[in-house]
Amino acid sequence: MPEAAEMKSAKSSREGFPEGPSSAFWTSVRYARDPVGLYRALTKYGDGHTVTMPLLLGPIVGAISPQSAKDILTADTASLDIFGPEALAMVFRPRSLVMLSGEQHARERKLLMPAFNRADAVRAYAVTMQETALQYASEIAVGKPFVMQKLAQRILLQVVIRDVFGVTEPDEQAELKQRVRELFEASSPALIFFPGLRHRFGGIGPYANWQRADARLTRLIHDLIARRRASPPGSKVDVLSLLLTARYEDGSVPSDEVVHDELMALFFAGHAATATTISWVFHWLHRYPETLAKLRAELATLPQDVEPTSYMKLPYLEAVCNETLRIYPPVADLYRKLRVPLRIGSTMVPAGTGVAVFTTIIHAREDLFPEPMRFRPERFAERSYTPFEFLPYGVGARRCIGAAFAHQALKIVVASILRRWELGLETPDEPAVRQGVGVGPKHGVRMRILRNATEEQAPGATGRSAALS
Ligand code: HEM
Repeated sequence: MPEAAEMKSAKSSREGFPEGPSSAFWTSVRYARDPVGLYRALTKYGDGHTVTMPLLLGPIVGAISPQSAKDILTADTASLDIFGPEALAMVFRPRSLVMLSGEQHARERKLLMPAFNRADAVRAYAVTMQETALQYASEIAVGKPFVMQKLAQRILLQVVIRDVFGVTEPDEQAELKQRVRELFEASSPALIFFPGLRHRFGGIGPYANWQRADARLTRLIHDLIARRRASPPGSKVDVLSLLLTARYEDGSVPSDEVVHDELMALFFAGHAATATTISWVFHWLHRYPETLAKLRAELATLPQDVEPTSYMKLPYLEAVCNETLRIYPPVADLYRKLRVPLRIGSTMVPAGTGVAVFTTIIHAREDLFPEPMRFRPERFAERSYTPFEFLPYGVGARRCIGAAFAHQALKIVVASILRRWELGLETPDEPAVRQGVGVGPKHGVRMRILRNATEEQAPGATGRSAALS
């Protein structure tokens, strides 16, 4: 195996790197347009540990086996940097844990963790999730087509505004949603992936628009933080309130800037991935009626007025959510940059190289998941998987901090809707396509409510499905 220095000089020619497609240009185009097709193509390079994905940014050595995933995800955190900070900077702020590494990153995680683990907080979040799912789904007229992904996005946005920001007053919620929407609309993929385009052009270009939207949302969040700090500490359990009372290990208090940056990270890291997964769950369940029937039978074992946290204990619901996260993990791959050389599988990868864990490829390995494109939740009952074989939320120091929150939302939203309504699928074929930085269903999963399964009209069934179509 060549020494690190030799490998470094070979970097641009890819000499010494594992096999992979030859054209950086076409691989980059395919990555942007058809990531799932690209992952399938990469699998042909081997039953080995790693494969090289040539990109315009330089080659990425990617893990396609659980062992190499382990090599990357359990490497000393001091040896790994975040990948592509210039691109991430459009979405995540500099003091948020997403942008930090090493000691600083660990310090921020410790500060945030209790807001997701406290039992009273978890129960409060569960109630919001159920109430919001039922309220928003009941606004859809029976018989009218709607897009499940849009419904799930509305539900998750409201859940995050209540559970993460702790905003309960409707006017304030509406303003926050408006500001967030403006920022989303101003964040074009071109600006994210090509930092060179970020010019103000006298205040009229897309970047200037983005800066204005960003400044408006930042002001609103700082205002929220100031008012929350000024109000007496009460019994409120939401991520912001818990963060304001949290302390670092040395007893110091997180600044307003840190709180702002963390809130933005939690907001942008999570709700789209969760909403996408919910829409896939509905797609798969309605493609495979026997799976749906089995899940309905399991849900029927619980009384109608059950506490929403009870859904967390249902094994088939757990298997359905896991199988959904397996086939198209919404965070399709995980990236790092090496500060020092690292052995990944049988490859010694030099410092400065980008490395990746291709979750989608690992989740489609025949040896782990026979007939990988078949939706079969039963596989999770038949055997157990190590954290490096099934890793939709990542593993190790950077594992998704919102994983429990997201998994709870998946189960509660799916179970609450299924117990109240019977639905039908409008578009049986739903190719997985690039959506932002993740992968999602091309048509957003078009469905129709067939009837109210409890036979009583849900409150406020007024037919506002146009907003979701
Ligand atoms: C189904 C839904 C979700 C999936 C599949 C998912 C997946 C992931 C994955 C794979 C990572 C690890 C990234 C890496 O190793 O580079 C991650 C990180 C993260 N996720 Fe999630 N996520 C979901 C929902 C959420 C939610 C709801 C939140 C917040 C409320 C959230 C907040 C975060 C944050 C802040 C990080 C960065 C952690 C760090 O760098 O230490 N995620 N997520």
